[in-house]
Amino acid sequence: MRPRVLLLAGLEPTGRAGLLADVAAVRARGGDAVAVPTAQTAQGSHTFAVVPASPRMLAAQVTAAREWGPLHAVKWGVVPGPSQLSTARAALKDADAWWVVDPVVRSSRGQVLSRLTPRHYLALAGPRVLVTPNLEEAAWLLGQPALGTVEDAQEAAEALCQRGFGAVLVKGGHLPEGQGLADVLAFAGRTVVMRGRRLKRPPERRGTGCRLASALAAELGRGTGPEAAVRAAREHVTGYLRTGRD
Ligand SMILES: Cc1ncc(COP(=O)(O)O)c(N)n1
Repeated sequence: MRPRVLLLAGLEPTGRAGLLADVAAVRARGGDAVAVPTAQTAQGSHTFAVVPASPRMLAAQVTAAREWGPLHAVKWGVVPGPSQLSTARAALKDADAWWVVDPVVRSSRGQVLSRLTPRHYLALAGPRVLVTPNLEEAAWLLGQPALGTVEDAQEAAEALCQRGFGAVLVKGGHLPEGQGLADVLAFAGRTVVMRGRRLKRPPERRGTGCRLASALAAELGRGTGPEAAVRAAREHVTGYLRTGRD
């Protein structure tokens, strides 16, 4: 089965991150991508700009895509503000799909991409919603101080499940040296710690969070369970970090 995956994300024209990275990951996982830009961005070495998408166009693009067939999964990347969020949500009403929510409000260089607050993300919670915060985003969502250990990540993942997410993947890529590297998946009352080796990341290989969430959406859309979907998506990102290709 070829999953049809809606990608709601910011357009970054070089494809290092954002919508074009998402499309590459979904196609590499054997899915069909429906790419709807929530914002236009420019992210160079000295240049930075974000312009939110018109909510009317966003609604029309999601509605038009649904007229051609079902969506099996939706990946939420950058959503620049509350009006894009509520419009996309309304256009997805009654869609029978997993949602993968990447709560990305800043680029890895610290530039602000979104005005959404934890309250907006917590309002997206539901039994078929998998949220993929890194350690900093998990602390931000929960209103907690910084998380520094695998145990902190486990507690945060469980706490976010308590808030109504069907599954939570706390990405431990930024754990301090010495803590090793571990992602923590909590779902259905279980918590799974997935350890890994830290890979050197060439600076141009960005968008790992985008690719992880998009590969995950493709897998969930095909009917793979959360744990196997996360393992496949982690392998996808490892391959990307090693080779620079999806
Ligand atoms: C449009 C868009 N989406 C997501 C990211 C995060 O990616 P990164 O963490 O590599 O900066 C980004 N920089 N731009």
